[in-house]
Amino acid sequence: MSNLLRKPQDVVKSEGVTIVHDITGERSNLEYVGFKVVDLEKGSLYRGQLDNLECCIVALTGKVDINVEEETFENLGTRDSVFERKPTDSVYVSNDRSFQVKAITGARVALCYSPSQEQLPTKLIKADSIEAEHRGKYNNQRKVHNILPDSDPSANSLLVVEVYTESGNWSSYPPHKHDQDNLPEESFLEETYYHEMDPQQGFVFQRVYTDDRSLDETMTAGNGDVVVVPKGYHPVGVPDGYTSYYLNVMAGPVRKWKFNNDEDHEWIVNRD
Ligand SMILES: O=C(O)C[C@@H](O)[C@H](O)C(=O)CO
Repeated sequence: MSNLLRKPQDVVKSEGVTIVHDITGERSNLEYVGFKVVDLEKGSLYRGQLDNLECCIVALTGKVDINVEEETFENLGTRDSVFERKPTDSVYVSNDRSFQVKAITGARVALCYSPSQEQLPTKLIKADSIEAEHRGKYNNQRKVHNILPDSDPSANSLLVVEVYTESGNWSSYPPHKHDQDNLPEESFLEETYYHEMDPQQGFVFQRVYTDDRSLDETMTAGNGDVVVVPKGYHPVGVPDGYTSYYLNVMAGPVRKWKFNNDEDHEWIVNRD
């Protein structure tokens, strides 16, 4: 299996707490992005200590209370399934802080990490502050929730976004890349994709490739899989009959999302 495609690990950490994915440190092969998915049974507690990392906690499904040292944010989370297609609540936590996530109902949270030195305020990102953005046309349509975009200065490195792609459509398309630390032309951002499908037996195809094709892998991602994108173009194709959801985490040396499309496919965006 590709090293870029990560299947759910489902490691029980403590009573009621299951680590579905842990793509951090040596497990990630990435320098700037770390990612975890944690399942919590009702009443269970996950504790995190951030040293030189910042973290965006996304309440993917279910209801949680999140405590960050002296602050507590109660009753976060807006949906039982990501396919309710509505934004959810998140909390940004800066480096050198500790946090706790307590499950009020059964819940799944995403923990999105990046290295960070300069401490910033903790920030509650409420669902109702996120406007759905519609992108693309024809079979290239998708709906985007910008959770932590580069226009929001709340984080040092992290960018977080969730994307819905309906049946038979393509997203992260035409293929684009952001793997050169060469602003203003392009930024270097590593990226992870956490995928879900509706219905769950669905799948998507994701290709990760560079111009010189020294990296060129096409993967079949299933419900709950993560695809790691260290560099290169990374389009996603969704088969007929299935809806795709993914959560992207991006980070790099400069917190700017400046991408370039694959020139061969640039015409896709220029259609009338
Ligand atoms: O617009 C999309 O299709 C989503 C992508 O931009 C996705 O968030 C990504 O690839 C970011 O680099």
